[in-house]
Amino acid sequence: MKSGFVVPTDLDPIERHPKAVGPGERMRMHNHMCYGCGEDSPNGLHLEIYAGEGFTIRASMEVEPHFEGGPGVLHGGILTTAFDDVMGMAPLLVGPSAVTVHLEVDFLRPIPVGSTLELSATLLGRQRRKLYTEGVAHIGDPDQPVAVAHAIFVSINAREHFAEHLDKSQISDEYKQRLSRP
Ligand SMILES: CCCCCCCC(=O)SCCNC(=O)CCNC(=O)[C@H](O)C(C)(C)COP(=O)(O)OP(=O)(O)OC[C@H]1O[C@@H](n2cnc3c(N)ncnc32)[C@H](O)[C@@H]1OP(=O)(O)O
Repeated sequence: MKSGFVVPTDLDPIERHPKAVGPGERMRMHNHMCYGCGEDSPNGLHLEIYAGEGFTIRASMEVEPHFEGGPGVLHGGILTTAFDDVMGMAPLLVGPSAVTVHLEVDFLRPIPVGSTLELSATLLGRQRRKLYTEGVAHIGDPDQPVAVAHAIFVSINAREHFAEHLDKSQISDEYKQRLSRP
């Protein structure tokens, strides 16, 4: 597998946050209108995302007919979106919210419509505010990945980061309340 992504060799060690979701438990939904994991997003992927052991995250996704890109196969952008969301949950195992600054995907094999895609993410370590993650997807045989992804997330202060955009949220009132709590 060829990947141009370079994971720094001097990443700082990470520790699971004492309040992080336990292994096997569903990750808390960060936004119920999120296109990736929000259960109320009208056209979203509705990913159910679970914490794994250590610094891992996992999710399954049914490859629905309307996710088609090439004939009979999953659209690459949909797969990338799924990776973004599943990998984006990994930083929550060690601390506060983080947003994607870099995401790249190696597409190894076509993913047929009708298959069940198993996605996993591992938080590799941090360097200051940057959190490095790796994602893997397979459709049955974990030893035969269909795609591999690498991403960098940067931790943010959610209140400040989203402040000027809250009015555009589909649930702006809820968010304004949530982010105004001390
Ligand atoms: C729980 C949530 C799950 C959600 C899953 C979905 C996740 C998403 O899709 S989030 C949406 C997409 N992402 C965004 O909108 C983020 C847009 N970017 C930004 O707002 C800003 O770049 C922001 C706030 C993240 C960082 O800006 P700022 O605070 O000024 O920090 P800045 O100094 O530029 O960067 C911090 C570090 O990241 C590095 N960095 C920034 N961008 C990149 C990049 N594209 N590639 C590599 N490194 C980068 C910087 O070099 C710096 O590293 P170092 O510590 O070595 O100096």
